Amino acid sequence: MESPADIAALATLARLEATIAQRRQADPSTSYVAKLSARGTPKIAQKVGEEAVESVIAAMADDRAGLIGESADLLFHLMVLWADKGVALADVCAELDRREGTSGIAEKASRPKA
Ligand SMILES: N=c1c2ncn([C@@H]3O[C@H](COP(=O)(O)OP(=O)(O)OP(=O)(O)O)[C@@H](O)[C@H]3O)c2ncn1[C@@H]1O[C@H](COP(=O)(O)O)[C@@H](O)[C@H]1O
Repeated sequence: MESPADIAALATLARLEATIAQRRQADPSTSYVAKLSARGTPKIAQKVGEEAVESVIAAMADDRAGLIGESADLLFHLMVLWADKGVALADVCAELDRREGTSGIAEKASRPKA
């Protein structure tokens, strides 16, 4: 059973997804989403990589506030990348649901040997 905080967090992601979809069509001179989207998949993907590295650096520095800020940047840019590639938040949640209850250790052990 999800807590009210869990429901609010999911609603935040759903609202951001809708905002990104809407802002992709906006004027790139007034919208970062539109400007970044117009630069194409390689630039969006580069930003995701940069924000992931910045998140790791903040974690390794024990910088909790930095980790929260960089994680927000990472999630935002990842969601811009999903929009660019036609992936929905629900698609990613469905994949997480599919994995629920399967230990990562057991899953890895069940992979066919190369
Ligand atoms: N959550 C965010 C968000 N997080 C970070 N950013 C922007 O992401 C950018 C990242 O900064 P960087 O210095 O890394 O990027 P940069 O200098 O443009 O990149 P480079 O070309 O130098 O690589 C900054 O401009 C941040 O303001 C965001 N921009 C927008 N949103 C959300 O998207 C909505 C729509 O935004 P617009 O499309 O700008 O209206 C906003 O209302 C917010 O809800």
